[in-house]
Amino acid sequence: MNRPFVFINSAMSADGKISSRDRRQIRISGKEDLMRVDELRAASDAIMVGVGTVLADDPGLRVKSRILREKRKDMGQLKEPFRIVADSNARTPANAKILGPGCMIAVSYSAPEERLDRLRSGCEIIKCGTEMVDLPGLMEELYNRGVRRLMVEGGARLNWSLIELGLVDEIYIYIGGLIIGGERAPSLVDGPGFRNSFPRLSLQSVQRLDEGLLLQWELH
Ligand SMILES: NC(=O)c1ccc[n+]([C@@H]2O[C@H](COP(=O)([O-])OP(=O)(O)OC[C@H]3O[C@@H](n4cnc5c(N)ncnc54)[C@H](O)[C@@H]3O)[C@@H](O)[C@H]2O)c1
Ligand SMILES: Nc1nc(=O)c(N)c(NC[C@H](O)[C@H](O)[C@H](O)COP(=O)(O)O)[nH]1
Repeated sequence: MNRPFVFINSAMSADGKISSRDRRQIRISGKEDLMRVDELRAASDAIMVGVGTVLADDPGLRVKSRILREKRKDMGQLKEPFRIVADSNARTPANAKILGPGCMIAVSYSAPEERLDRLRSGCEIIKCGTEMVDLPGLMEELYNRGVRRLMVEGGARLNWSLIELGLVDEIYIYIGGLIIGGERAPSLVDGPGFRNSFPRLSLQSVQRLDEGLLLQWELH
């Protein structure tokens, strides 16, 4: 199967949480880390999140720095990275910031048509999977549309599915100097969890950034 190179970028607290017990977005990254995230976006063909992240954070997912946008153009990439939501039941709100030219919402065939109609003017709809988005199928579709480097910005359940399916090549984890706590607060990877065999990572780099640490891991 052809698929893009896939990497996850996430910020977590010192205790491994990516947001609070009520799924509220917490500023974990400092300025330097946010600039690094913008650089990773600018170097990607597409950026993907799960709909849980859209509902909790309403991210825009655009390249923020004008200099980076211009650098992309100089390198022949005329468009900004695609913005993609994995959204099995089409729950993305019609006023979500992610919508607009370059946005694709991946839904399953069971997504209600009336919800799709509300979204159609703001994005392209890709249907794959019966109940949930078929992620391997989506990867192939994105590859066919020219996506070679896909950045995933969470959340916890999408990270789980992609890792469980063996679709992730690299993970950047920024560990910030705070503790969030809470059994129910999302962690870097949620879902049911692995039982017997656990994906192994090899450490590629370690860097001190702001008041925290950036780790770059490769998956085997
Ligand atoms: N700190 C960070 O770097 C960071 C980054 C992103 C999100 N977050 C936080 O993560 C939380 C959201 O995470 P989450 O786990 O609730 O939602 P999520 O963003 O992982 O989205 C999950 C949803 O994606 C959809 N989906 C479609 N196909 C899927 C598939 N095959 N497998 C899994 N999901 C699929 C489903 O509708 C599912 O409900 C929010 O609280 C947000 O603030 C933090
Ligand atoms: N890198 C990072 N550091 C954080 O401290 C934090 N809370 C997030 N959270 C990820 C989340 O989904 C954000 O909402 C999008 O990164 C916002 O994207 P925009 O700025 O709207 O483009 N991400």
